[in-house]
Parts: sequence; structure tokens; C-alpha cells
Amino acid sequence: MSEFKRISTTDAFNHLQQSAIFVDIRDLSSYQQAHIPNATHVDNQGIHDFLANAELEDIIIIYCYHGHSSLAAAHFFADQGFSNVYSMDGGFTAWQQDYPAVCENTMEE
Ligand SMILES: O=S(=O)([O-])[S-]
Repeated sequence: MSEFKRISTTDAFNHLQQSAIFVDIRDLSSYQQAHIPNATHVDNQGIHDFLANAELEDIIIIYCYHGHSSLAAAHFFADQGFSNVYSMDGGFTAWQQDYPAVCENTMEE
């Protein structure tokens, strides 16, 4: 059974202080420029490591650019057995509009 839910940026924001894992599936340079604090960048190369280290009960919030690709990714994660998977509506574009101060980058590191 594969089920995931959709989550608004507001509800996702409320998960920031909790133990949710934010997964950024955009391309690496977009991630490096700006991402949700502590988000993990996961691509096709990194997905196996990620899956090996995550717990099936973890709360996983996936986002892309606009909230379309993350639906397919959330479906995939749910298919792997994760029970708390969310696709963030509006993607990082919406997040940046709603929470412009709550972004970090890894360009200088
Ligand atoms: O990243 S996107 O599929 O929402 S354009």
C-alpha cells in the first residue's frame, strides 16, 4: 500500500521544530543556493543511502520547485514502506514566499 499526504508550507513550518526530515529533490545547485534549514538533498544517486539510514516511521516532508515532482517522490517513498510521507504543496517557491527568512544556503561552505 502506498499512501502519502500533502502538506501546506504552514504545516510544514510547524514541523521544523519537530523531528521531521525535510527532503529536497531539486537539483543540487538550487539546493546549494537556498533550502529549508537542515533539509537533506536527495537525488537518484543518494536515494539508496537515504533509504538505508531512515526509519520507516520517520516523518518525511518532500519538496521540489513547485510541488509537482514531490508528489511522485512521495509516492515512491510511501511505496518503500514509509508511513509518514508528505509532499509539500507549492514546493520551495511557495516556501520562499511564505518564509523568506527561513532559508539557508551552503554556497560558502
Ligand atoms: O518541481 S516541479 O515538478 O514542481 S516544477
